[in-house]
Amino acid sequence: MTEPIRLEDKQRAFAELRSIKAGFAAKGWFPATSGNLSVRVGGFDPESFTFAITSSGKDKSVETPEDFLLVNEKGLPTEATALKPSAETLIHSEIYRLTGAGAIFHVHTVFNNIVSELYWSKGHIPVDGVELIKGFNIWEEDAHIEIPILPNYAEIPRIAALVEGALQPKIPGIVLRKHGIYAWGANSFEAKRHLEAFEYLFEYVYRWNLLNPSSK
Ligand SMILES: CSC[C@@H](O)[C@@H](O)C(=O)COP(=O)(O)O
Ligand SMILES: [Zn+2]
Repeated sequence: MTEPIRLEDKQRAFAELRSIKAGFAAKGWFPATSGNLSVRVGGFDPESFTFAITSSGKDKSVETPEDFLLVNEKGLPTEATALKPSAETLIHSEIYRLTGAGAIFHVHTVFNNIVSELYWSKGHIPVDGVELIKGFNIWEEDAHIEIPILPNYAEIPRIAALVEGALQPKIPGIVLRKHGIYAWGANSFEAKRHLEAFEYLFEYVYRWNLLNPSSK
C-alpha cells in the first residue's frame, strides 16, 4: 500500500519541479510541449512509491496551477484530479523501480536526437575521455562510456519493458532513438547535473563527428 503523502512533501516536490522546469525552459529544452520531469515523494519502498510528475501535453515553458500531479508506482494519480500524468509516466515508474532514483528528467534536443540516430546501429553512444564524464561521478582518466539507446516504440509499455535490459550500472541515463533522453539521480540536483553532462557530451559527439566524418 502506498502511504499517504504529507502536504508539505507534496508542496516541496512541486516547488522543486517548478524551479527545474523554469531552468530547463530557459535553455529551450521543452520545444512543442515535449519533455517531462518527476521527483520521488515520500516512501522509498521499491515496490510502492509515489512521485510528482508533469501533467501531459502542457506548454512546459509557462507556469500554471495545473503543471504537476502525484502518481503511484503504476503511474496512476493518487488524488482526484482532472490532470493527466505525462504520457511517458510508465518509463519514469520503471526507472524509479529499477534504480531507486530520486528524480528523473526527460528532454528532447536536436543533439540527443541526432546522436541517437548516428549510433543507433551500435545500440549505444560511445564517449571517450571528455572531462564532463566526471559529472557522472566517473573519475578515471580517459574514461570510456557507452550511453544506451532504446527504440522509440509508439507504445510506452513496450519501451518500459526494455529499460531493465538496457541499464548500464554507472550511466544514469537512457536515450530513446530520435526522441530524447531520460536522466536521473538521487535527487533533483544530481539528476540536473547528469542531464546537463549528457547534453554537453551529445553536443561534443555531434560536433566531433562533423569535424571528423571518418572517425566513427
Ligand atoms: C508533443 S512531442 C512530445 C511527446 O510525444 C512526449 O515525447 C513528451 O516528451 C511529452 O509528453 P507529455 O505527455 O507532455 O509528458
Ligand atoms: Zn518525450
